[in-house]
This record gives sequence, structure tokens and C-alpha cells, in this order.
Amino acid sequence: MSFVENKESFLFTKVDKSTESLPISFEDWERLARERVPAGPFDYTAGGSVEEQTLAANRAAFSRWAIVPRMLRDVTNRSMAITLFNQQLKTPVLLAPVGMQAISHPEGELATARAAAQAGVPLVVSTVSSHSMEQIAEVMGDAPRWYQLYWSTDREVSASMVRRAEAAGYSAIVLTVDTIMLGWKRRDFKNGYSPLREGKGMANYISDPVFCSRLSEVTPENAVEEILRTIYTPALTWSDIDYLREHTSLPILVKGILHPDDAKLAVEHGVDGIIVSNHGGRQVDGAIATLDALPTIAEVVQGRIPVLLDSGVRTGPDVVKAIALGANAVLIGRPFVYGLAVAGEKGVASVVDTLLHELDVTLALSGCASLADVNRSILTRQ
Ligand SMILES: Cc1cc2nc3c(=O)[nH]c(=O)nc-3n(C[C@H](O)[C@H](O)[C@H](O)COP(=O)(O)O)c2cc1C
Ligand SMILES: O=C(O)C(=O)c1ccccc1
Repeated sequence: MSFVENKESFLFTKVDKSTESLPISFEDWERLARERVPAGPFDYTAGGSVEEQTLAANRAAFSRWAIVPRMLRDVTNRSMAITLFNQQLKTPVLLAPVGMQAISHPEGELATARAAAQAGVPLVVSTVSSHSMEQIAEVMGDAPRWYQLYWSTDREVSASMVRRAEAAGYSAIVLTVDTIMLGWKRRDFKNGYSPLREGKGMANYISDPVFCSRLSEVTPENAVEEILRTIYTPALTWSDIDYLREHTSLPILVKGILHPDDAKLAVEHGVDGIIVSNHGGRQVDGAIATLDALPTIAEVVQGRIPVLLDSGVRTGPDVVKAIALGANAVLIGRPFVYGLAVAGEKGVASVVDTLLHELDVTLALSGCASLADVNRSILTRQ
């Protein structure tokens, strides 16, 4: 990602996206992905829950804010760098945990991981990935990666996966708390499609010694049955976070916070970071858009721990708006999955490259030489 390292020359580098045959907008990536991927997996990725109101609300929220750019501020030398949990990141963008990526491309997470490593953008690897966390770590070398945990009703399986993540060089644990059961997704009922049932998300389970010790015989059928029996955890409470805290020294982020009181509880329970997320509109339909939830949460947290945001981030200006309203960083989900579906590693790389260019240009034209310059004063409600 040369422009990040060499900001000045970037200003004079011709970035001609028109010479690439790959799309440049989210809408075009999505359209091509729809052409390439069968209806079941495409709808699984694109869809939201119930009426998909929150899916739409996430986007609408971004368009209700306008950037009010500042001028004459010398933005020759720019940086998008941030530090999170003592980890130096080149940009405030991460790839969200997306499970079962083999439904979008045969190389699945391995292609995504190579692109993420090349760009220096951290990858959050899902519990229900199609390749194991060790296989993914292997293609990433020293590149930054976090592990997303789906709590298991069998706590020892969760503890085992966290131990493996530590051993494989993952540098944070993201506990997703909004998926204690699966959202009600009409498109999937219509298509009769369930990637988990098809065995697309079992790599981390069948490679886990504790999980396998629970099976009479390790077969795909038995594994799927046991995953479905243990992955949904309606009994999850803050005490489980205390248990997790005792089992890892890695930073713990809680993903799926929307209520300011939960943000407060997260801080009180010693959580290291929160991710304001409605799971890309896939869980509670009618839930608040994440950008609308963000300001109050940022106010409650008062900078004590990092606040990240996902759900609906599509462009550079979106990233600027989220940061101006109190996010330290953002994650993207579907945008990179469509890149993966259309063109594998190259597609993911292109989506990330475009987003980071858009972000750099938007920051510069808004008078921001670093992310420290991005605050509420450059936004207005429209
Ligand atoms: C196909 C798909 C699979 C997902 N799988 C997971 C997962 O395994 N774990 C998780 O915490 N979130 C998962 N998510 C949610 C994403 O991490 C993220 O919150 C969401 O995609 C962000 O919204 P966006 O797609 O609008 O960018 C998934 C999302 C999609 C679209
Ligand atoms: O699809 C999802 O959003 C998701 O997070 C998930 C995870 C595990 C099983 C099923 C769905």
C-alpha cells in the first residue's frame, strides 16, 4: 500500500482506476457478485433480517450527516495511522469477521488473508471460518490478525479456541454477543440455504481437540450436529466475559453493542474495546443504525477504551463520518466479501485499496492531516 507509506508522492501519483477492469463502487461489486455467486450464498451474504429495515437504516444514517471541510491547512504530510491496544495500524480500517467465506470463493479466508496481509489491514477471523485459524495465520506471516469468538455452550471449547488463537499469533479476541441465536432471515428460508448446515464453517471445530473429544466419531455430520447444538448461547451473560478474562491475556473486544448502558457495563467489566455493530442488519431488524448509536456510546465511554464501528461502511467519507462521531476505527464486511466473490485475493485487495484512497483524499480535502484532526466540528446534520 505504497500511498500510505509515501504520502507525498501519492499526491502526484496518477491513480487511474479506469484502467483496471475491476469495479470501483460497492454497487458494482455487489452486482458482479450477484452474477457470479448462486442465489443461496449471494442472498445469505447480502441479506438482512426480517424486513431488512436495519440493513437500509445503516446506510441512511450515513447520508444524514454532511462533512464540512476545512481549507488552507497544509495537508502535504498525512498519516492515517492509529494505535489500538499498543498495536500500530497504518489505517483505521479492519476486515470484519465474516464466517464461511468458501461460499463466496473456493479459496475463502486464505485469499482474504493474503490481501489483508499485503495491505497491512488487520483481519478478524471468524469462529465459523471455512479454513482453520492456524491455516489462515500461516498465510499471513507477521501481519495483524484478531480472532472472533462465538461462545460455545461448552465453555472449554471456547477456552481451547482462545488458547489456539494466542498460539497462532492473533493479537485480540473479539467476542460477538449479538448472535446468541441466528437472526430471522427470510431470504435464507426462501432459498432453503444454510451454510453452517452444509459444513462450510466447521474448520475451527474439527481441528479442535476439546471439540473433537466430545464426538463419538469425528465425521462431518457429527461435527455439524454438535456445532448447531452448541453455537447458540442464549444464556450468555457478563459473567462469561469474566470467565474469558481469566483465560486470556489478549485484549478483549465485545462486538454487537448498541445501547449506551451496555457500553458502560463493558467498561465496568474490564473489556478492552467495543464494536458498535448491528451485525450488518442481520440480527435485530428495527435496531438502531450503528452511526446513530455511536455518539451516545462514545460519550458514555469517554475515551476509556477504543470504540469501533461496523455495519454499512462503504466509502472513504463514511469512515470520516464514523471517526468524527467518536469511532477510533471501523470494520467493513460485505464490501470485501463481494471483492472476494468476484476476483478472489485481487478483488479483496482492490476493494481495500479503493476505500483507503477514498479515505486519504477525503481527509486531505477536508483539511485533516491526521485522524486527530477528525472531530465533530467537521460534521453537520443534514
Ligand atoms: C456473510 C456474513 C457472515 C458473517 N459472519 C460473521 C461471523 O462469523 N462473526 C461475526 O461476529 N460477524 C459476522 N458477520 C457480521 C460482520 O462481522 C459485520 O458485523 C457486518 O458484516 C458489518 O456490516 P457490513 O456488511 O454492512 O459492512 C457476518 C456478516 C456477513 C455479511
Ligand atoms: O451469518 C452471520 O452473520 C453469522 O454471523 C453466522 C455465524 C454462525 C452461524 C450462522 C451465522
